[in-house]
Amino acid sequence: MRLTDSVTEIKGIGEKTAKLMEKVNIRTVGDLILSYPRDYDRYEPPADVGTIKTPGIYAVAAVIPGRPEVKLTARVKVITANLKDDSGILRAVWFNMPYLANVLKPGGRYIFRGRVVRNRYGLVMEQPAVLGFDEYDRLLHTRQPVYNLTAGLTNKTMRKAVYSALEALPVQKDYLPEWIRKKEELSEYNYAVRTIHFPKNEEELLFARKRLVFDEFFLFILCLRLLRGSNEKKKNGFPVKPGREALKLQNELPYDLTGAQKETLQDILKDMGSDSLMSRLVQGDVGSGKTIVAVLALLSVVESGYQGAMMAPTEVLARQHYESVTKLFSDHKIPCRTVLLTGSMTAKEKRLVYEQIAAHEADIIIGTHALIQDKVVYDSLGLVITDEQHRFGVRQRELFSKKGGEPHVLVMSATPIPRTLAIILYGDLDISVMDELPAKRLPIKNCVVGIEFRPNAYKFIAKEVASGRQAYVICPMVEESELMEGENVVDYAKKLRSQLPPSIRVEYLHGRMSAQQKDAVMGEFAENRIQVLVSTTVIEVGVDVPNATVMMIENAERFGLAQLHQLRGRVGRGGFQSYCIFINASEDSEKNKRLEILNKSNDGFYIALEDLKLRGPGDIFGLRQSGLMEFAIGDVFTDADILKEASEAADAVLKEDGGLTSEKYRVLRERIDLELFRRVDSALAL
Ligand SMILES: Nc1ncnc2c1ncn2[C@@H]1O[C@H](COP(=O)(O)OP(=O)(O)OP(=O)(O)O)[C@@H](O)[C@H]1O
Repeated sequence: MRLTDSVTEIKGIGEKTAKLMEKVNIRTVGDLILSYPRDYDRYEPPADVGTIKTPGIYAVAAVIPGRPEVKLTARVKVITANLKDDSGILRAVWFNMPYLANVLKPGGRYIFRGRVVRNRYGLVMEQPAVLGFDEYDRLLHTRQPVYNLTAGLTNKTMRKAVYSALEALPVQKDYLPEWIRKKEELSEYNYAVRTIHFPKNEEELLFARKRLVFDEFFLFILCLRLLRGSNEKKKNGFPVKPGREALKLQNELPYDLTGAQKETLQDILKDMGSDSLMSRLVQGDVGSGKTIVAVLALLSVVESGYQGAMMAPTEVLARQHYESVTKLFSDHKIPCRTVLLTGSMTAKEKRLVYEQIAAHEADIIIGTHALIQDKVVYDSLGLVITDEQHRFGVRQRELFSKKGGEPHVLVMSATPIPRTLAIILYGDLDISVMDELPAKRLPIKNCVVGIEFRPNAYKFIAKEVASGRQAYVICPMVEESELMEGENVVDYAKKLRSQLPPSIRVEYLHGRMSAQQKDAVMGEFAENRIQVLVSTTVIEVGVDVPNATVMMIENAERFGLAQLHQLRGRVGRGGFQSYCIFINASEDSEKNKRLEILNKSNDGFYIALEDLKLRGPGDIFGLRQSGLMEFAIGDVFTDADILKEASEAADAVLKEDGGLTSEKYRVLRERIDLELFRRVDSALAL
């Protein structure tokens, strides 16, 4: 078996399972092996039902007294049953597992193991695994991997598949130079991969993990340095002068740019006017006003006779940018032709835009990844603005070069990370930091409360809406089932409608809606035709509706602090006093402590540092900082030390052999090429 083989080569994996795996981005045996567990389950002896008083993961040995109840809702099949032992009864619920109705025999005794949550029925065990007594005995006290799943793909299937694949794969050559392994005290590669999936104990797990985290950072940094090498001193084919219209617009804005905005704009214009191409990162906290800086830069590019493109991570954002930019230009009578290009547009609409772009009848092109598809041919693209998730835009520049010349690249990031780490992670870019919020902003008022506060929160939302404002309510995605994500938000919106005055329009937004549906809802919310928006975290990045003043986050304890900070950043963007209500549904005081950090501060850099202190390097499976660079296993915050070591090691290797061309580094070079291919490929696949 080879890493590049399809997963169907693995014993027991058929087409159907392969399709499901594809949904979690697993196509080859290599993908599967590199899908590290996101957590580990420890199997404890079953608890007495009567002793379960708080949410958490439990196993119980219980009887099903009667026939399980099967209910069909519009989208899911729900099975409920009572789990009974001598000490009490616990309700269990399964979604979309119809065959269980036949497995669970009335009067049968099993072990049920799963997450107990508190909902409107009280404590309920959700989606428990049903196990035989012998089976459970074998698992007792072991650590079992928990994988990322999708509806229909069970953890058991994943575990078995990984196990079979590891058995069948030949030993791989370790690409990490021996001296680095010795110096950093890292384990051997094959051992590390096997152990990360099936650790015997905590100590082994940590040892294996360190090696894999190191690898991930080391390879990433080497890629960056090698790219940087090829980007350096590239001749500027698009010299840009500060534009008159751009200056006029800046002067006519209803506000003054902050000092940080001005400095950043100067950095950008200086770069684009210099002899070499720009590769710059703008790092600015939520709401620091990155968009207007981007627009002013684009305008100068257009005035110098070129085109500019702005690539947003989602369709909703692309449309939002497009609408605000066109409005801005028409309000200020700026003759700049702006077009929108997204994947969900019809073929006919797209074709028209392609023609406009090719004929240079479009000056600024705003869109999603559709902007770099083969069919798009630019006349003279001078600047590409992209966000940090697509930072390999620097690499994608090469794709543009085939289309008529390499553009300047500006990467926008709202992730606050300490400068020392930024220099390592963004080593291929020059950095401008926007660490200043517009002056007239009122700081957001925060509170962390329990679920009993909900009625008050709803009253508060009603009051704010009565005075003309709007609100967001965020529900977390429900793990393990994509289907339920929508369901949850839909149910919540229904419930909220019944609790708020009928004059308030409540709508919802979730990831499974089509781009058109999402756009329609966002558009109506932006125009205040919807007052309360119930949403999953699809709303997280960049949405800008300054009239919204309340952000209420349900199950705030389930989110990472950086993500909560981003969510909170959706309010407090206009001149009105804004509020953020964090609902903590857990009874865990540690979680309260984390949320208190947000309660105390609105400063992203401070929050990131405090979060790091509180979690400490031991807390490896804590909540990950979402959206940050998408490392599979490493966490740039908690693994900051490993990151620094990896950076030093990468420097040392490159000092010895700048192009990694010697025989000694052949295996490493092959691995790097694969990595470069993978990253660019996945950035393009979005
Ligand atoms: N100097 C300024 N003074 C007052 N308001 C400003 C200033 N600069 C930008 N704004 C306004 O602040 C709001 C937030 O700006 P913007 O959307 O650019 O934030 P951002 O930095 O992109 O944040 P996020 O990362 O959260 O999307 C916008 O409504 C914008 O019009």
